[in-house]
Amino acid sequence: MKQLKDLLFGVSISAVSGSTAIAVGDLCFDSRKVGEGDVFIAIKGVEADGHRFVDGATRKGAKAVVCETMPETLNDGVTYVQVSDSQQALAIMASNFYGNPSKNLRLVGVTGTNGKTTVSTLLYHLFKTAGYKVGLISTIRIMVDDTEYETNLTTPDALTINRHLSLMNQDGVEFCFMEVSSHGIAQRRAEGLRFEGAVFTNLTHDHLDYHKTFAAYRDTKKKLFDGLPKTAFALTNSDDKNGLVMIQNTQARKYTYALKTYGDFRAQILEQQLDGQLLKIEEHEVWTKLIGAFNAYNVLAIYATASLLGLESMEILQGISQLRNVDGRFQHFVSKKRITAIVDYAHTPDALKNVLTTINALRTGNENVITVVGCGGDRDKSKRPVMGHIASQMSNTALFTSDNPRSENPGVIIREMEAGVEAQNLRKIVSIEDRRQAIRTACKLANPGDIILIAGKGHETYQEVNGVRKAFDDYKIVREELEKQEANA
Ligand SMILES: CC(=O)N[C@H]1[C@@H](OP(=O)(O)OP(=O)(O)OC[C@H]2O[C@@H](n3ccc(=O)[nH]c3=O)[C@H](O)[C@@H]2O)O[C@H](CO)[C@@H](O)[C@@H]1O[C@H](C)C(=O)N[C@@H](C)C(=O)N[C@H](CCC(=O)O)C(=O)O
Ligand SMILES: Nc1ncnc2c1ncn2[C@@H]1O[C@H](COP(=O)(O)OP(=O)(O)OP(=O)(O)O)[C@@H](O)[C@H]1O
Ligand SMILES: N[C@H](CCC[C@H](N)C(=O)O)C(=O)O
Ligand SMILES: [Mg+2]
Repeated sequence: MKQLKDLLFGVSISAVSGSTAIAVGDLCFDSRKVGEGDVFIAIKGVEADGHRFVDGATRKGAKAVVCETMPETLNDGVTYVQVSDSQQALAIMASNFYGNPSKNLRLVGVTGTNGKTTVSTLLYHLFKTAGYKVGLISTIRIMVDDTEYETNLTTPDALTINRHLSLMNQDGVEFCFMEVSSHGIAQRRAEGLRFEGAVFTNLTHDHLDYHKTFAAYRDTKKKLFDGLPKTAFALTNSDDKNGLVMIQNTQARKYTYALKTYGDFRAQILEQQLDGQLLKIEEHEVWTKLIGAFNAYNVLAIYATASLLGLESMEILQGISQLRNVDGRFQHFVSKKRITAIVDYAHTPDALKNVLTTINALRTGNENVITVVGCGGDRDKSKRPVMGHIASQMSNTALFTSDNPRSENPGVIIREMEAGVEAQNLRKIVSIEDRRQAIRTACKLANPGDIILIAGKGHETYQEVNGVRKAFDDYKIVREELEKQEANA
C-alpha cells in the first residue's frame, strides 16, 4: 500500500478535505473499474465528465478522490483533494505510484503528424542490434525489451505508460523510444516523464476535428519541447515549415536535421529503387531498405538521435543498413504476374501524397497506379475531400472505400471524398463501400507491371464499424486476391 501524500508529491493542490496521511490501493480514472481502497481521479473528458461519477466511485470503495471541483456532499471516511488540473495530477501521481520509472532509463519522445511509429520502431531495432535492452511505446505495440504488450492508443494513458516504464526498469531496459501524439499531449498523458530527448518529424493536416485550428495543433505538439529540461536534446526537422517553431522556446540543446536546407545532420538521396535507396548521410553512403524521400527523413532522424545518445557513426550506419520496413509502412510484394502490391498506413493528405510521389517516381514505363483508399469515421472530416483529390490526381484509377467508419455512414464518408475530385479526374474514380470488394476490383483491374496501393490501414488487422472490430488485414487480403486471380487465369 502507498501513502496518498506521497502519491501527491509535486501535484498542485488547491484544497483538501480529510487526511492525506492514509494508505491507498490503486489509482483509477474510470469509476467502472474502481476497487476497494483506490484513489479515483475525476477527469473532464470529451464524452463525459468524470466528476459525475465521484459518488459512484466512493460507493464502490474509493478511499480518496482527486477532482477539479469539490462535490456538494462529501462522504465520511473519504479524502477529497481539489487540484487545478486532474489530467496533470493523474500523470504526476502515476509517475509517483510506479517510483518515477522514467528517471531510471533514457527516454526519447517522438512527435509529429507522420513518421512517429516509423522513427520510434526503427530506433528500437537499431539499439537492439547495437546490443542494448530497449523499450518501445508505439501505435502498433509496446515492447519491454523482447516482451510484447498490446496497445490501442498511440500514446496510452499515464498509468499505462508508467506501468510499462516500470516493467522496463525491472527488466534492466536502458533506452526507451516513445510516440507522443497530439491527443496525448493535450490530455497530458506524458506529463511528469523525464525525457532525455525529443524528436520532431513534420507537421501537416490532421486531427483538426479535435484541435480545431492548425495553430492550436502546432502549439500542442510544441509543448513537448517547451517542457524539456536543459540537459535534454531537442531534435527538429528544419526542412519542415514548423520545424524551428517547435524548438523556439525550449531550454534543451537544439539540433536540426535536413535534406534541403541547413541542418546539423544532413543527408542526400543518391538512388531509389522499389527495394531500397542509397543515402549519403554526412560523409557516409548507406543503403536502406526503406524507400521514399519521407523515409530518408526518418532514417536521418534516427541517425541523429542515435548520435545524440552517444552511438558511434559506424555502428549506426551498420544498424541502418539492416533495418526492415515497419509493419504496414510501404509493406509490399510482387505477384507471380509482376503486379506490385503496396500496403501503407497513409491516413493523412501529406502521407498519401508522399507515398504516391514515391510510387510514381518508381515507374519506369506505362505502368498504371491503382489506389484503394478510404477515410476514418469520427475523425477529421476536412481531410476527406483533400485525400479524394490527391488519390484521383496521382493515380490512374482510385477506388474509394471504407476505412474504420466507426459510428458514421460509410457511404456519406465516400461522398465527402468524391466532393474533392476535380472534373477531369472523375472518370478515374470508382466507389465501392466494401473494402474487400474494392481490393478485389483493384486486383482485377491490374495488369502485369502495374502497382496497387492500399492506403490508410497499414498494420491494422480489423475494420471498425459501430464499435465492433471485425478481422480485416489489407496485406493478407490483397495477397489472397492476387493469388486466387492468378491461379484462375
Ligand atoms: C478523444 C480522446 O482522445 N479520448 C480519450 C480520453 O477519453 P475521454 O477523456 O474523452 O473520456 P470520456 O469518455 O469523456 O470520460 C471522461 C472520464 O470519465 C470517466 N468515466 C466515464 C464513464 C463512467 O461511467 N465512469 C467514468 O469514470 C472516464 O474514464 C474518463 O476518465 O481518454 C481516454 C483514457 O486515456 C482515452 O482512452 C480516450 O481515447 C479514445 C478511445 C480515442 O479514440 N482516442 C484517439 C482519438 C486518440 O487518442 N488518438 C491518439 C493518436 C492520434 C494520432 O494519430 O496522432 C493516440 O494517442 O492514440
Ligand atoms: N517522415 C514522414 N513524412 C511524411 N510522411 C511519412 C513519414 N513517415 C511516414 N510517413 C507516411 O505516414 C504513414 C504513417 O507513418 P507512421 O505510422 O510512422 O506515422 P505516425 O506518426 O506514427 O502515425 P499515427 O499518428 O497514426 O501514430 C506511413 O505509412 C507513410 O505513408
Ligand atoms: N491514429 C490515427 C489512426 C488513423 C488510422 C485510420 N485507419 C483511421 O481509422 O482513421 C487516428 O486515430 O486518427
Ligand atoms: Mg504512430
